[in-house]
Amino acid sequence: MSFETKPALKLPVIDFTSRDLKSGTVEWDLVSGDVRTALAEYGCFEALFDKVTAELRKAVFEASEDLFRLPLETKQRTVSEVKYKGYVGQNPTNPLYEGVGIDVAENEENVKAFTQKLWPQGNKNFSDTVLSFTKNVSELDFKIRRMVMDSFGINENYIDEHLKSTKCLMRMMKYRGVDETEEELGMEAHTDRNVLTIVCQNDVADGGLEVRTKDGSHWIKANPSQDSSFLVIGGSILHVLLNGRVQSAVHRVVRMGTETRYSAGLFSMPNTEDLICAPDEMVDAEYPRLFNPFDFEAYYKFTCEGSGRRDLSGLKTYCSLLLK
Ligand SMILES: O=C(O)CCC(=O)C(=O)O
Ligand SMILES: [Fe+2]
Repeated sequence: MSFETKPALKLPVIDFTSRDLKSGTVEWDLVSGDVRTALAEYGCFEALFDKVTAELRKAVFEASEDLFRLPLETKQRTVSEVKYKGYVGQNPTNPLYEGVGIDVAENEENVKAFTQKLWPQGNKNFSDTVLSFTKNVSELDFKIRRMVMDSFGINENYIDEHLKSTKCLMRMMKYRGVDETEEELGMEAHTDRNVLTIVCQNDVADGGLEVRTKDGSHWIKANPSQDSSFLVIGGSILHVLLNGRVQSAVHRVVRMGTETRYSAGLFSMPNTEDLICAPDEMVDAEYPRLFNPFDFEAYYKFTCEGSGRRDLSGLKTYCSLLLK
């Protein structure tokens, strides 16, 4: 496997810091254009966003440390049949990784119920930290999705309905360090199967998230600044909704050095029984419809079966109109 990266390549950086961007303003249109170009060219960008303060970030990584320090039997109380929810770890093919997914993390009751499974006596600090992170990052997630859809001329009512039809999965992840001086994979190359992913990582010196260029020739090291930046990654559902006009970036996590890497992210996911389908504005003679409408949970289940389906080839096999 090649680990070749080209240090000179950089992801686009878009600044959302202290900006009250309002739809219909010139500034909104400019930033929306940047979001669209970044997602079309890289399927990913770095977002500067200060609503999640340095203290909140620190609290999230401390909460992660508390969680992953719990005995394995305790963490396993949250294991779910649905792979994106609950505890995942101890996988021999992915030995450096442990993670938990908190489903519908915008909902206080859900977060409290999840917390209770780990700490039956309660852990207010943990649940408050998760809720606060989700609330703030989801503001950025909504803004980015509204911007990119708006930039393609999608009707505002459709955008409102779309935003109402999704939920937030909050994920905390831990990758242990490695002794060797060689790089190792913390998470294999994949594309995300949700709508949009927004992640941040703790301050580790070596290794981290890498994003593959559109032509597949290079890996770009995502080197987000520690205090206020997030990586925004387009998922396969956004790729489908925008009829292939934005990329779903292939990415992986590389580990080097003995430090433990923690990351935390918000994954917006469909929460609807309606079929996933690009709106009419995205389909014309130049851009014919690429995918058959499909049910999200059924697609997700399909990509979990067998191996190698976590990339866009899984999506294409599942519902491409061009292969048939
Ligand atoms: O740990 C990270 O930064 C990214 C994790 C990731 O790509 C995923 O969970 O899909
Ligand atoms: Fe991912």
